[in-house]
Amino acid sequence: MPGIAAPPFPEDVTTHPLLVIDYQLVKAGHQDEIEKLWMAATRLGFWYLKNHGADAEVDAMFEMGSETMALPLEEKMCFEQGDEGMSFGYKAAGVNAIDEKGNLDSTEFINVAKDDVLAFPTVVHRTYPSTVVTRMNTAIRPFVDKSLEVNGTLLSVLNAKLGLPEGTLARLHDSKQKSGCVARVIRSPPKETSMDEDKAMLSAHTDFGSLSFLHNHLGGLQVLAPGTDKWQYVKPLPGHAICNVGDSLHIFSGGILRSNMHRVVAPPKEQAKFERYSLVFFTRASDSAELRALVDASPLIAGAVAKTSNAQARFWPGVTAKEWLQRRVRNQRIKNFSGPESFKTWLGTEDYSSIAKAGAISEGTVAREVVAA
Ligand SMILES: O=C(O)CCC(=O)C(=O)O
Ligand SMILES: [Fe+2]
Repeated sequence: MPGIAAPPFPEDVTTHPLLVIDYQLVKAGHQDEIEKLWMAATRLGFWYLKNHGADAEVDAMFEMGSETMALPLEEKMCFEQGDEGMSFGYKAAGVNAIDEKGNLDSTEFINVAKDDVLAFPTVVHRTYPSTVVTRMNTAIRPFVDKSLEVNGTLLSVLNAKLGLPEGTLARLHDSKQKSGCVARVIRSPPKETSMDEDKAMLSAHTDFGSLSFLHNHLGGLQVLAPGTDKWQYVKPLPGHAICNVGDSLHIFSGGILRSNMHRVVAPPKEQAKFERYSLVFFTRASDSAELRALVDASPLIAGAVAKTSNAQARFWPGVTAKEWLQRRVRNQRIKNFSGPESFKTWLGTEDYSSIAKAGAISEGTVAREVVAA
C-alpha cells in the first residue's frame, strides 16, 4: 500500500488536534456524539471519523490509484480534464496555479465521477483509463456507495441540528441527480527535503462542495485554524478518516458550518522522501441546486445570516452548485491565469485575509469580492 514503508509522523512536529467522532455512535443517534460532531463542524469544520467501516474499500482505491498513476503519462493525458472547468478525469501535475504569482501545483489526480460510477457501463460525463474501468465494479463502486452512505448520514444529522425540515439537505444532495460528487486519488512526488514547506503541492483552498471524506497515510495536509496565521499539520491516524465541510454546506447553512482553509505541502521530515497518496470522496450538491442560505427553511440559519455582515455577497452568490464548481476548477488552471486579478476569480468562501497574513497571497486578495464567474 502507498506510504506504508515510510517512517511514522515525527513526534516533534506541531500538529493541529481534531475532535474524534465515532461514526457508529452518530449513526445510532447518540446525542453526546452528535454534539461533538456539531462542535467540530461549526468551529473548525474538520474532524477525524473512526468506525466508518470503509477500510477495505479505501485499500482497494489506493491500489487503483497507484496503478493509474503508474500508467505512461501519454496514456493518462488522453483523459486529462482540460481547461474548461471539467472536474472529472486525470489532472496532471503543474496545470494549476497555487498562488497569485502563478507558481504551479505538483499533485496529480484521478477523479472519477459518482454519476459515471453509478451508471457504469453507461457513460454520463466521460471515459477513464483502463485501470479505472477494470475496477469500476470491484473497487470504485463499493467505495462510492460507502462514502455516499457515510456522508449522507452526517448530512442528515447536520440537517436536524440546523433546524431544517427533515430531508432538506438529502434532497439537495440526491445521488440520483447529476452532480459534481467525485472519488479522487491524489499522488504527490517524493521530495529530497521538506524544508520548502511554504511551497504548497496543493494550493490553499476551501473544498468546493459539501462534505469531504479523506484518507491519507503520510502527513502533508495542513489547516489554517480560525484566529491563527500559522499553518499546522493534521496528523494522519490509522483507520481514521479526516472529514471536512466545504463551500456549499457553508453557504446553505448561512455560515454556521465552517468551510476551513487547508492545503497540502511536503510531508514532514523523513516522510518527505516518500511519494504521498491520498483519497477523497467529495459529496457535492446536485448540479441544479442553487447556492443560497436556507433562511426560509430554518430560523437558526435566518438568525445567523441576520447577524452576518455582507450576507448577500457571502450567501447568495447567484450560481448553481455546478457553476460554482466549474468556476473554481477552470479558473485555477494555469492556462486561464493572467496575474493576481485572475487568481482571485477561482477563490471560494473562506476568509482569505487570514491566509494573506500567513503569507500565501497578498492582503488585497479577499474571497468576499468573488461572487460569480
Ligand atoms: O491530500 C490531502 O490530504 C488533502 C487533499 C485535499 O484537500 C483536496 O483534494 O481537496
Ligand atoms: Fe481539500
